[in-house]
Amino acid sequence: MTPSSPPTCKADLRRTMRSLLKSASFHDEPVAKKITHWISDHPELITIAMYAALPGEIDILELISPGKSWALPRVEGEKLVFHEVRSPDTDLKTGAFGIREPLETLPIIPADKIDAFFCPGLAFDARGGRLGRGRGFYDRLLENARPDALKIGICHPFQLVPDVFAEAHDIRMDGIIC
Ligand SMILES: Nc1nc2c(c(=O)[nH]1)N(C=O)[C@@H](CNc1ccc(C(=O)N[C@@H](CCC(=O)O)C(=O)O)cc1)CN2
Ligand SMILES: Nc1ncnc2c1ncn2[C@@H]1O[C@H](COP(=O)(O)OP(=O)(O)OP(=O)(O)O)[C@@H](O)[C@H]1O
Repeated sequence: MTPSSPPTCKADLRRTMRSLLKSASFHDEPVAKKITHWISDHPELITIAMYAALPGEIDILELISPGKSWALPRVEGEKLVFHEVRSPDTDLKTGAFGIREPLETLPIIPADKIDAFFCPGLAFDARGGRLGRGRGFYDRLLENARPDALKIGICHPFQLVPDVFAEAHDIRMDGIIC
């Protein structure tokens, strides 16, 4: 395959997106603003799962503010465990994969208490397909989400691609904000 031909499988697309994300700097503000509006349009959502951005991902921690319950994941073996975070500056420390994670002592929020999940990803498609980093953490997590919980992919516009080659085990997003 030449570097310019379109990706034909998950592994190709992961490679392409990883190198695109490394090659440039991007502006998070436009997407962060859209998320803020989305949150105010959904006052019924009280408990919201966030993530602490890896390089290239949209940084959404600044959206944490009083009035909602904000859940952040900690990698525990093959699973993600969510804890309540009020103040990212004091409640997080660098953990697995160099990602900032909540302190273990913070209250645990069970997955079925979460009303909406903001999901990071390398790429998404218009059918709600999500390409993650290939460890299956979010698929295993979202299997245990409440059926009515909203799953929202967060990405830069260029990460919305025609096809992420979703497989049967891949849990689809209900929406994508980019
Ligand atoms: N911000 C954020 N938090 C997240 C995820 C994520 O994608 N983004 N995850 C989503 O599941 C989980 C962590 N999964 C990850 C899986 C692989 C790598 C990673 O750095 N992989 C290397 C490859 C080498 C390796 O496997 O260690 C790489 O990408 O270069 C990082 C996170 C939980 N928290
Ligand atoms: N629900 C599940 N239960 C057990 N294993 C799973 C499940 N979902 C995915 N896996 C396994 O995890 C591995 C990675 O899956 P996949 O490529 O879909 O990950 P991903 O969604 O890109 O990663 P991540 O969620 O960590 O960002 C695959 O080997 C897959 O078989």
